[in-house]
Amino acid sequence: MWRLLVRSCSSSSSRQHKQQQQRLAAAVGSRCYTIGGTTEGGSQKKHEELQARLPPFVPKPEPVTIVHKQGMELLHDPWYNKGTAFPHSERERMGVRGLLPPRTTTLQLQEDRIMAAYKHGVVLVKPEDVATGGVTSEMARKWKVLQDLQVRSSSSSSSSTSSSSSTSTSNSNSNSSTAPAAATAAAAAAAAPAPAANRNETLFYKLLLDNFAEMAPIIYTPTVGWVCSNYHNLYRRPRGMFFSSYDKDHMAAMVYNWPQDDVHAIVVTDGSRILGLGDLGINGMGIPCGKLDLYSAAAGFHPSKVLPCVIDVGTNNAALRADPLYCGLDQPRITGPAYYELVDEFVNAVMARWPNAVLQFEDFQMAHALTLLQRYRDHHLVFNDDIQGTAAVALAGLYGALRVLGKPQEALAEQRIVCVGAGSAGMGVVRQIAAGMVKRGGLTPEAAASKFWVLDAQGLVTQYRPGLPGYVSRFARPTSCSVAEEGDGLLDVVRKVQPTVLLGLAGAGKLFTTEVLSAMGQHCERPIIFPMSNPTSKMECTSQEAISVTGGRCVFASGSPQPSVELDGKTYVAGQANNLYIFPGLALGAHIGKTKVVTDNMLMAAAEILPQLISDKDVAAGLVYPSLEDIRLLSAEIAAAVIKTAAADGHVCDEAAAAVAAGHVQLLDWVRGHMFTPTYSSLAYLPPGIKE
Ligand SMILES: NC(=O)c1ccc[n+]([C@@H]2O[C@H](COP(=O)([O-])OP(=O)(O)OC[C@H]3O[C@@H](n4cnc5c(N)ncnc54)[C@H](O)[C@@H]3O)[C@@H](O)[C@H]2O)c1
Ligand SMILES: O=C(O)C[C@H](O)C(=O)O
Ligand SMILES: [Mg+2]
Repeated sequence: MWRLLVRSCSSSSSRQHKQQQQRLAAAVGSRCYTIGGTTEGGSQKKHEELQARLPPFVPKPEPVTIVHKQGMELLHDPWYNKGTAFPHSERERMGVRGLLPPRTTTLQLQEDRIMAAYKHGVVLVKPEDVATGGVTSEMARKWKVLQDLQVRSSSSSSSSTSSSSSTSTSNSNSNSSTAPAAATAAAAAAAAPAPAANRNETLFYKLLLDNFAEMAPIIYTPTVGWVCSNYHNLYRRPRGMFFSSYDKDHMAAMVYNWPQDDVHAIVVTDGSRILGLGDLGINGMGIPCGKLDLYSAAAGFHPSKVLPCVIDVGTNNAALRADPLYCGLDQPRITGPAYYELVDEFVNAVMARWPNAVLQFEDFQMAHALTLLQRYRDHHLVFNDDIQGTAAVALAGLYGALRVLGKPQEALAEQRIVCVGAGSAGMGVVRQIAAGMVKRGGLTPEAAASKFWVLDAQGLVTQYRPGLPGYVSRFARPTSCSVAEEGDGLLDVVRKVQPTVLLGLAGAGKLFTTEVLSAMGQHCERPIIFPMSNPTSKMECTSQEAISVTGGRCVFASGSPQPSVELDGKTYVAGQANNLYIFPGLALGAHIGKTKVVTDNMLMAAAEILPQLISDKDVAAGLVYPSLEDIRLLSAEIAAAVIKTAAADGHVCDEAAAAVAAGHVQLLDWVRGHMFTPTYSSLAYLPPGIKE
């Protein structure tokens, strides 16, 4: 029941005023009371009658809690924190705008989320998760154990080691062993965040660094795909910054709600193409988080100086939007100029506050990915990992495969390459390999383009295809080509073209069928087969399928990790053709070299150095990439190669130029000197008011 109090400011008895009063009274019905003057013919008596009709005043002060903290400090106070239930006006007042997902929920919905976990176990991996992500209950359990350790740095401290002094590890799952039971136990643990005392980032990164090959699949691909699909159920506390169309015209100010003045790396997604899982909206936040965990573990970016971001422009995923636990905006995706205005505002806001940060674009759908890259790459330290990081890792993998086959890099120009997938990743890869053919194999750009057959969802792409974008048309087969025709399916193309290399970047699952693999093995003694789509369930084939169908003759690497294969008493290893090899070192080189832009030459340098780092033993075993156990060394070498190339092009700061001039060993030392190492240092207490 509400009341509208209309203050009448004159005692005019004019007809106009009377009509106005009548209209108003009719509009609000019996809830209208007139005070503050006398109505027409009004009297003290009428006023008293009116007063008598009013219910008695009951003192009922609205409860207000006085808080002496704002921003991240408030969110980390378990007593005052309301999480996503902070209404928007209060987010503004309390300095937490952008530190929470945009959709405001209620205490009841928060309770429902916890009750669902309490009763059914949200961490339990459902059969459909295994189908869509290739993630098992055991992987989810391990993810939970590591999650319990990690706390997103919100401190503005610039200390070089973690501020935590706790050495205790998570105990929530330590005695869980079998998969389903363990997942249920993990679900129960997920009902509440681990106590702060159990959180220890130094320990988290030490574990990750010491066990990188074992744990990368848990904090990154493929488990991160499952985390994104279930982000709305798993959500407990925010990590990173959330920008949305609701924040238009506020971004430049709200970046100051992030308490770290010195950010070195930002990874941003708009959630529109998360791995091969499609549009996951704000749930895509898991990807920037996973990528930045790798920035810290693999390249030594300090964990308090990295910032995961999501730009929520809505989602076209109707099921997610309808889910009451979904934390993003309930609207279809914004497109067109309004979309670019929002992303421009984001880029300007973060680059104004943190001008030295590398900005990595991740998992944007093709419709926007290339346009955004071209829009910013000459102005800021920006790269698109899916287009450029993937391109570099694919070329590196082919050079690695040539090493396995005992051939020089020049032999790249002799390959016939079929690439399935003509999106941001596929076309970036094709373009980079063609550049390698020109640089190492001495081909003209046109001759290099003639070495490729590109397929998309409509089959082989030829010049017949109307409306081809420029980045595809260069690699579309000429219409005079009689070998394979427009729209041909993969099996036909493989049979007709007899490629030596088969790349999968379609995100559409099992496209490398037994027939396709067997055709690859028939015409080619050692076919190179890279199913690069992610996560595991979207890969074009498994290691088992490729190696067994080709009788162990193929040179294999896949986007998501795959097990070794036993065949006729011999073990065949599987490499991981994933941009994780490239982006940490590339970003480190760009950041510490202060290169201002990320050039094609820098990417080529990363692609060329990686295969040189494979040990002879690993080459003999058939591996096309170096061991992930040495990831810090690999990232340092990539950073050094990137800096050297940028220096030759005149793009580095004086300090980096001096390190380059000093020689490779000194440069490597200089690079390593910038890496965070997870160790404890002595803590000193300074009482408030005492300056350092
Ligand atoms: N291994 C890595 O490092 C790495 C890096 C980036 C992307 N990827 C993976 O590559 C995949 C594609 O990513 P993207 O950014 O290029 O996506 P995208 O949406 O931009 O492009 C997908 C392309 O695949 C084509 N396609 C879809 N279904 C097909 C089918 N049945 N047959 C043939 N072509 C088909 C589409 O027409 C499109 O050209 C994803 O699974 C992603 O996870 C892997
Ligand atoms: O995230 C990955 O594992 C690689 C790549 O960026 C992808 O989008 O699949
Ligand atoms: Mg990606």
